[in-house]
Amino acid sequence: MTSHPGFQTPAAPQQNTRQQSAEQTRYAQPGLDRAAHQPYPGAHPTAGAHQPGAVLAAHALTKTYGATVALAGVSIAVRAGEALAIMGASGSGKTTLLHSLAGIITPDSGSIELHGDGGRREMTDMSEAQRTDLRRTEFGFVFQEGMLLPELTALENVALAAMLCGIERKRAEHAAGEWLAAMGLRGMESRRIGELSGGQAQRVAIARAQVTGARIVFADEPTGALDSATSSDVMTALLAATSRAGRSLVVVTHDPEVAARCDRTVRMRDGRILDDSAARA
Ligand SMILES: Nc1ncnc2c1ncn2[C@@H]1O[C@H](COP(=O)(O)OP(=O)(O)OP(=O)(O)O)[C@@H](O)[C@H]1O
Repeated sequence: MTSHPGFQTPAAPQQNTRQQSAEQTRYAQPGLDRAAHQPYPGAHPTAGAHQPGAVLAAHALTKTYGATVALAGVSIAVRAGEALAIMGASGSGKTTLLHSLAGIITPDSGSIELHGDGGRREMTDMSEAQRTDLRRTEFGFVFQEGMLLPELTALENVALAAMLCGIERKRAEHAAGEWLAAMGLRGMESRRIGELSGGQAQRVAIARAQVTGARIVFADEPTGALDSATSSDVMTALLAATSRAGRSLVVVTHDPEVAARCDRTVRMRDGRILDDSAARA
């Protein structure tokens, strides 16, 4: 059911071929091209634009705030279907990099190429309106606090994202209901966000990030406020909705267990990429 190019509902569960736990199977998003999920084959730590298979390729990004250098020349390619963790000490530039890749902020210099059906598009050349449109239709976001609207129900929060993409209310609500069910939240559709646990609210946020058919999901400390069992559950849901379904996930985290669940980890220090696990693969 697609009148909007990016609009999707989750497919029905099917047998999962990977070694996955019962929780992972519970959140599986089958019907989508799991074959598209490939481990990153290897890249230089400063690998930038023109990477084959890259959905997003940043080259030589810099960003300063007054005397603070947040990004000191970062190049990185995000491949289709990979789960990429960004780690590093507080202040090392993780969120600045995530926000740059997601078009939330514009770097001072450098390029960010978005690859897709529309060919190659340079994000740093886009107008604010174009980047807003991109964030709404092609990207999804999951943040630590969920950033959900407390006065709306779970269903309304997810449906709203689809409606902002131009989907008519009934279809948006139908898709929202399916995504909430896929996230294990059937029966909780009409609860307001305050009536959900932290882990349940994060799963609403994941459903919201996916209802528009986002091909790249950006998550900033999505498990930061959760205990370790709930954190693991939310990561399972997040991976099932993204990289395990052929979409890309870029996640900023301090939690080594979250990073260990991803395909690849880059470590930052002082606005630079210090280490890229793909380079050691
Ligand atoms: N809007 C801003 N104004 C001024 N300085 C900023 C701004 N945003 C980030 N910085 C500074 O840029 C540097 C990198 O910040 P960033 O938030 O990217 O780090 P981080 O690695 O995500 O940190 P944390 O793990 O604490 O969230 C820090 O020194 C920070 O204080």
